[in-house]
Amino acid sequence: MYCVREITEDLYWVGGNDRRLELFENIHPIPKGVSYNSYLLLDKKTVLFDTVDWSICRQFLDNIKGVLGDRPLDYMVINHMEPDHAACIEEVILRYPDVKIICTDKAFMFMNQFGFHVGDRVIEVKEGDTMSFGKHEVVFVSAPMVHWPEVMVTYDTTNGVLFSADAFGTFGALDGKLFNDEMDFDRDWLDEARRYYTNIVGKYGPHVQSLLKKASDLDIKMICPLHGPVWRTDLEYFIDKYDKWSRYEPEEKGVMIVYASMYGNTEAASEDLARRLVEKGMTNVVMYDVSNTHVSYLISETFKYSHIVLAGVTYNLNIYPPMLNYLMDMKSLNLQKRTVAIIENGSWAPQSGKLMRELLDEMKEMTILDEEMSISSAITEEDADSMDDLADSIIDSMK
Ligand SMILES: Cc1cc2nc3c(=O)[nH]c(=O)nc-3n(C[C@H](O)[C@H](O)[C@H](O)COP(=O)(O)O)c2cc1C
Repeated sequence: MYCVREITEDLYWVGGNDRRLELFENIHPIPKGVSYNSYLLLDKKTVLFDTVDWSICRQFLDNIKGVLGDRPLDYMVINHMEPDHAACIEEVILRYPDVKIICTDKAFMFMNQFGFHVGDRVIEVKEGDTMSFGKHEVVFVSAPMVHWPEVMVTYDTTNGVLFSADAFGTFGALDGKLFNDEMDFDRDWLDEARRYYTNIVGKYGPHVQSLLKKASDLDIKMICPLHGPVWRTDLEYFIDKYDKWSRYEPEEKGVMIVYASMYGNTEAASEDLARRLVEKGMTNVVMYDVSNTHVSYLISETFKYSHIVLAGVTYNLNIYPPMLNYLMDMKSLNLQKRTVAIIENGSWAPQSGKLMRELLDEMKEMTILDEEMSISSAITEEDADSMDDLADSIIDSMK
């Protein structure tokens, strides 16, 4: 049984949802599932835009058949070769052996590397190439490293639809709703969209910026990404989020406190700081225990807030391992432009403050506040002034 949605005249969503997968890329938890989007255009020629993950291949093939009926499939545009989108290429070829594949030279190279047997049906395209399918004419726009190097996006000049590959994607299954105006995106989807962007594409901010620049020359009326909702209203809202995230600009003035604590003393110090911040008027404070929050959530929140407090114990003369993992992830995702305050803890040779500072120094445009707390095992009444000074210096740095 097929299950599709009509997007606009001649264009259908033929993707599907996976609510069984626990870890996206075998790393990131996806408690709300994920959608794999594929689109089918019925013009004089029939054109499929990308395929889907292997897990939903059967539904996908039913969907294609349901929309095509007895028509052949003439073209398959492969914007992105990552297996969660490209896995079903060979299955499509098996059913529609005359199909031609349109993709970049690098995508073709990846097809060979992944062992796909695509024969001589590939038409290589590059930046600015166009192709007409009848009524619809498309232009191909390269988008290298908007996740992978082979990526392109395809813009339909006839109806203003942008097939944006992983750009503008989000985690989350679609629950029957496909369009952004069928849901409360800000309430129900934004956090997962941010978590998707920051963890999956976050490292490549400059590349996203260059795609946004190219996109600003196009009259985009609809965005069809490979995951999550299709955008047909309020496009500026989401483009603005992407612009902020890819420039590493925080979305909100606020303080995110991330603490690493075994016995609760560093946690107590963090609670004390949070209380002082709120009492001094900074109420936009969130706290996370680094040991029980998956790092993908920490990264997402770090992209959101302007100020970060790292409060961590010393562990075998090093940074506590989950805190180290978070900091390494932050660094590898190219996070920058944040103000950071440090609280260290140790019972005999506290080191975590110095080591966290060294790691932060390796990141770009990070402001580390001079005011730093060093706790010997637990805070006492004597630490009240220092804690207050730390809260003051965080608030001062927000002005
Ligand atoms: C395995 C282990 C290794 C530790 N290594 C150090 C260390 O190298 N230097 C130090 O000063 N304290 C070290 N500590 C002590 C803790 O950092 C210290 O007791 C801290 O106050 C605990 O804070 P918490 O109550 O927030 O867990 C270690 C503790 C454990 C369990």
